[in-house]
Order: sequence, then C-alpha cells, then structure tokens
Amino acid sequence: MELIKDLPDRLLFAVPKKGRLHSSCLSLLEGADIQFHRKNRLDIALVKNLPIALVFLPAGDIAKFVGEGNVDIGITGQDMVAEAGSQDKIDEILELGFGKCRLCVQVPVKNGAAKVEDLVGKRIATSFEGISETFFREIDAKVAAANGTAGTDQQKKTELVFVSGSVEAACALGLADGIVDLVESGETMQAAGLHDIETILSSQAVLIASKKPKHPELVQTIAGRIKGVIAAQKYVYISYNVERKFLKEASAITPGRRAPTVTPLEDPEWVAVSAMVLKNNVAQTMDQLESVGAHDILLFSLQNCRV
Ligand SMILES: Nc1ncnc2c1ncn2[C@@H]1O[C@H](COP(=O)(O)OP(=O)(O)OP(=O)(O)O)[C@@H](O)[C@H]1O
Ligand SMILES: O=P(O)(O)OC[C@H]1O[C@H](OP(=O)(O)OP(=O)(O)O)[C@H](O)[C@@H]1O
Repeated sequence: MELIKDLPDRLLFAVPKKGRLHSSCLSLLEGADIQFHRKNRLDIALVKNLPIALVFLPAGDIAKFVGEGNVDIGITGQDMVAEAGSQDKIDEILELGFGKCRLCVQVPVKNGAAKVEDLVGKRIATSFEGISETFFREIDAKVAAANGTAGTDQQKKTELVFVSGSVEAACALGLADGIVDLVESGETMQAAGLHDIETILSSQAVLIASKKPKHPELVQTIAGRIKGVIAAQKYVYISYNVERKFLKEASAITPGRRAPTVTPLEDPEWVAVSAMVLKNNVAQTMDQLESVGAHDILLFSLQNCRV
C-alpha cells in the first residue's frame, strides 16, 4: 500500500481515534496547520504540508506506543499514561488544557463506605486496573498494619473487578461495593446514586513524546505550534486609549507578557495601549481599566501566537 511505503520517512503522531479527546485534538491539529485527509475507515493519514503521518489509535493505547518508541509523539490523557505505567518511558511535553477530569473512588450515597479504608476486603469495579491495584494494595497494607493482620491469614485483600465501560452501573447491579472511574461534572456519578470519597489522580490531555524520537526537530516544531494554539486560546489582545497621567495605573492592570505597547496619539495628553491579557478574567480587567479612566477599550481574539 502506497501509504505504508511512505511511513519510515515520516514522524508518527498518534491521535485518539474516538471518544472524549478526539474532537479537541482535531481542532488543535487544525490550529497548528497540520493538514491531512483521512480516508474513510483508515487509521493512518499522511500530512500534506509536513513529513508527518497521523495514526488514529484508542486513547488507552497511545502511551504504550509512544513509550515503546513505535510512535514518536501522541496526545492522550495523563490518566492513560499512568494506567499504562508509561510515565518513565515518555516525555510529557505539554499540558493541553482539555480533557480535564479526576479519577475517583466512588461509592453509593446510601449506605456506602465513608472512607477508602472501609472498602478493604470488598469489591471494586474499574477499567483502571493498574492504578486501582497500586492504590488498593497500599490501602490494604495500611489497614493490615493498623489492625495487626499484616502477613497473616486474616489480612484482607480488596478485590478488583475489571469492567470496560459504564462502570457506574456496577454498584447498582450488585457487582461491586465501590468503583474507580473518571469524574468531570459529576453528572454520571450522581445519576448512578454515587459520590466520590477520594481522588486518586487529576488528569488532562497531554502531548507526549518518545524518549528517543526518530525526528527530534519535528517534535520541537509540532510542540511549538501546539503551544502557540494553546496560548492563543488562553489570551486575548486588548487595546485602549488613556490619558498619559493615568498610564502607570492602567499599565499595572495590563502588564502584558513582557510590557504593554504604548503608542503616542495626536493629542499629546493621550496614549494608546495594547497588551495580551488572560481571557478568563478579561471582564474584570476591562472594569478595572474603566475605573482608572481608560476609554475606547477593544478586545481582539488571537488566532495563533508564539510566546
Ligand atoms: N468526562 C470526562 N471529562 C473530561 N475528560 C474525560 C472524561 N472522560 C474521559 N476523559 C478523558 O478522555 C480520555 C478518553 O476517555 P474516553 O471515555 O473517550 O475513552 P475511550 O475508551 O477512548 O472512548 P470510549 O469510551 O468511546 O470507548 C480519558 O482517559 C480521560 O483522559
Ligand atoms: O462527570 P461526568 O461529566 O459525568 O463524566 C464522567 C463520565 O465520563 C466518562 O465516560 P464517557 O461518557 O466518556 O463514557 P464511557 O463510560 O463509555 O467511557 C467517565 O467514564 C464517566 O462515566
């Protein structure tokens, strides 16, 4: 196949093929001007304007492929990297700010365990077997040490039951006494009559690279482009006019990343100021600027940037 023949010369970039991270990854690729056409049902797509091939893989497999060096670079969740046990085999290049969630121990609100120690010896359903195993073995050991059963026949072992999805149903169906699964808004958990009693880890999507990528310069190029897209999403550009006598106060509100750009106006008493400001508290920034006498405050969204 023509496509496979081309692969050895290209950097391989793994992208989640479906699920929660898929569409945000596609937006990121578009913002970074990584152009490709994916044929129907095909999990490999050659990038038209860079020597890259995109490989569409399940999010759960990406850390393994990158860690083993089969793929140079990829996007997946930090939870997936931890579950694959790949933390030491990959470089986490960049947090991407989406796919934010927590991996939590959850129990029924009614008559459920009050704390994780109360689950020792009981059944836990999860699709995060590796992380849960490590977590509950420590809890088992802690409880055994506290009640003097460590190393004896009486030492209790928490049982892990693997389920591949819809984990929240496990308690209601009588399969488990608690679960370990992801929580973002908490809606799924609440709908299932569960609440969380412990957060094992917090996660978001990350750009990861193999320790020995075959195309290190290209890894840097992609990382630089993606950083630019992320920064552009985080900042907006603000511009306003202010009397020179209030410039100090106004500049303190919009210090920019290095310093604000100050341009003289025809009226010598006035200056125009522009700077990058964080998007998430821009309304407050505008309120503050108005209160120190700024006028004609304009906001511009950034399409892309390098900072
Ligand atoms: N509710 C959520 N909110 C935010 N991020 C999430 C959420 N659920 C999952 N994620 C992130 O997305 C990653 C992939 O989750 P997803 O449920 O899409 O897995 P999948 O198994 O690849 O897809 P599918 O469930 O469709 O089989 C998770 O590992 C986690 O990092
Ligand atoms: O706190 P919330 O915002 O409700 O999100 C949490 C849910 O999201 C994920 O599942 P997803 O919807 O991706 O489906 P899945 O069970 O098939 O993985 C996760 O496994 C939870 O079930």
